[in-house]
Amino acid sequence: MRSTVGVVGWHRTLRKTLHSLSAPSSPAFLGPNLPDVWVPGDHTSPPTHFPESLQWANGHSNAVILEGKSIAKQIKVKVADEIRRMKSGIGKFPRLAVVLLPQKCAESQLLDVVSSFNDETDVHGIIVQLPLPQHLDEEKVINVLSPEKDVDGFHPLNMGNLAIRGRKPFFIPCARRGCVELLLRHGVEIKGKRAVIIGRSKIAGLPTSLLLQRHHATVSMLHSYTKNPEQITSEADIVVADVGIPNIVRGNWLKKGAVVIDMGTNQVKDPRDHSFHVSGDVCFEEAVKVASAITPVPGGVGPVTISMLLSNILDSAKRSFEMI
Ligand SMILES: NC(=O)C1=CN([C@@H]2O[C@H](COP(=O)(O)OP(=O)(O)OC[C@H]3O[C@@H](n4cnc5c(N)ncnc54)[C@H](OP(=O)(O)O)[C@@H]3O)[C@@H](O)[C@H]2O)C=CC1
Ligand SMILES: Nc1nc(=O)c2c([nH]1)NC[C@@H]1CN(c3ccc(C(=O)N[C@@H](CCC(=O)O)C(=O)O)cc3)C=[N+]21
Repeated sequence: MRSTVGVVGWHRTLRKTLHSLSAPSSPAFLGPNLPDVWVPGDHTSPPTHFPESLQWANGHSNAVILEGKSIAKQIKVKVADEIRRMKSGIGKFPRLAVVLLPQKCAESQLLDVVSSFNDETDVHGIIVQLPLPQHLDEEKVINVLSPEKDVDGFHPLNMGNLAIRGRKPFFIPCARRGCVELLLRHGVEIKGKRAVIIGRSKIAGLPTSLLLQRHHATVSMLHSYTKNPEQITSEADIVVADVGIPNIVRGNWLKKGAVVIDMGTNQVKDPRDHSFHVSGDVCFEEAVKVASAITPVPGGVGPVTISMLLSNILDSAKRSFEMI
């Protein structure tokens, strides 16, 4: 069950990323996306209004495609550079523990493994692959994680500090940082904008809403009891889909010119050959005709999420080595 890098699903991408962390040098590294703790004017991830990565959709649309791969690459280059400097400066480097679980794993065994990683001083980040097998209590496992190694940002202390203005969590959930990073780097203003998040789960919609509020958006959250969701989304400047239902967000749910962030990573089976492909929560073909900017799936938030995980691990190591 103990593993530094796993081999299933998104971990395959993560593993590839971890192995590719040797890159040319670059300027200082990104800080966390929390304006309340930034020094004014010190936006370490400034909006780059027309980055090289910017692409325009073809056909009947002027929407900007908020592409994530090249942003992820830029972030990884910075992480790699910092790690190299850390290695040559103090001879140390960040270490991540990834816990993957057999279906029949006993809860006590899992809690013991997490606790032992908490105690290992040369492990700086721990992630436990979610969702857990059904017989395991997610809350218990997250509670036992050291908040200082919780690079997912799911521990209640980190989530609570994200919710409270003026406080600073040790970590912000990676996909949520990824969402904001994409917006900022593509020059999308968040402050004062009306944002609607669809989904309110504790690992997805909730932290997205908290982070967008920290960026001074006016946030509404929709969930399975929301009546007429399309009425609410059609007033939003920014729509974030965090549901887990392919194509739930249709073109007619959106205001003309809205910015659409698709956080969905749904595995969809192709009935023809039974292969799987990843699909978002947004009906891209419809939404791209209405939106001013939209993330694709794959290639949008996903890759940035992984680079944000690397950033969180690096931050944790720096804290442990008293470099920040
Ligand atoms: N990119 C990344 O790194 C990550 C991506 N994800 C993706 O985010 C998505 C959501 O995952 P997760 O939060 O774990 O899923 P959950 O099933 O835990 O939560 C789904 C949320 O969507 C809401 N919902 C369900 N049906 C509707 C509906 N018809 N209308 C409006 N809201 C609805 C639910 O409401 P209610 O609260 O009432 O039940 C709930 O809040 C998935 O696609 C997942 O793959 C998740 C984590 C990381
Ligand atoms: N403790 C824990 N933390 C997580 O952050 C976590 C987790 N468990 N369990 C699973 C979900 C899902 N998730 C993804 C991250 C990146 C991509 C990603 O990079 N996707 C690529 C596509 C990859 C493909 O094609 O399969 C993309 O969107 O371009 C996908 C999914 C993190 N999760």
